[in-house]
Amino acid sequence: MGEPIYRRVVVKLSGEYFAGPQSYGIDQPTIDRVAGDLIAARNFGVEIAVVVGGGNIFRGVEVSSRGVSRPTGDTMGMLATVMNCLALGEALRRHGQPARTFSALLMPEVCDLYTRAAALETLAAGGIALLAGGTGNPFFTTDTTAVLRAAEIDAGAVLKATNVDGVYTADPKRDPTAKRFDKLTHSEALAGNYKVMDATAFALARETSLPIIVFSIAEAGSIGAVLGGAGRATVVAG
Ligand SMILES: Nc1ncnc2c1ncn2[C@@H]1O[C@H](COP(=O)(O)OP(=O)(O)O)[C@@H](O)[C@H]1O
Ligand SMILES: O=c1ccn([C@@H]2O[C@H](COP(=O)(O)OP(=O)(O)O)[C@@H](O)[C@H]2O)c(=O)[nH]1
Repeated sequence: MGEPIYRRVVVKLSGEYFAGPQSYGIDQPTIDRVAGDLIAARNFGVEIAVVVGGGNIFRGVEVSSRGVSRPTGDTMGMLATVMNCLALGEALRRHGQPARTFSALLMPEVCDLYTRAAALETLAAGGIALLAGGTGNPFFTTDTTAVLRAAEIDAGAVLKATNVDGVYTADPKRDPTAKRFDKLTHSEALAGNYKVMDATAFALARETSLPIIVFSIAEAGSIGAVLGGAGRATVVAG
């Protein structure tokens, strides 16, 4: 591999993917494999901050449909992202990679509070910064968190590592005729209402001129491949 195309990125990992072959919870072999991919990307010379979703444990909207208020359901979702980050942090350290978990919600016995300065310090020291607890506010998503944090820490791009290999004209899991984009602009992504990411995330990325690269995490080594400028992905930029 040559030079990485970005020097600092935020990787958004699908919470749902953390469940592995199960439909719920944390699958250790899956986390170990993702940790290996992140370490390879770090060793490629890229500063890595990670935002993990929580969909493998709780999604606020789903819980609220069962009678819990949306803000409480969203808080449960944010706590789920903390659990995922703790599991990923352990896996990274077990593989010899320094990593520190920061939360947007104050929980001093569990992990540090997120501040831009502390996250940047971890990156400068060669560590991977795990950004847990979403934005700390209900009604947002971890996709929006990833864009927000990327803008805050001057990252070159958001790498959305998910369970599809790019942005399609329609949900490829429902519509087998959907066509995949190699690239599109933020405005086109918003106009198309493509549900691979929420509109708030696309709008903030447009506002802050941040490229979003959407690719499948199921391919081992896909994070490094994208950082090398190769790999199957859709680039949302411009
Ligand atoms: N136009 C589209 N292009 C690609 N994926 C789409 C599209 N519309 C809906 N999806 C769905 O979006 C999902 C990825 O978004 P999301 O559920 O937020 O995943 P994550 O767990 O990575 O946050 C995919 O599983 C895919 O089926
Ligand atoms: O800033 C945030 C980020 C996340 N969440 C909650 O946390 C859940 C898990 O995040 P997300 O759905 O983005 O995870 P993923 O789809 O990546 O698994 C969401 O459903 C929300 O309920 C929230 O309330 N505010």
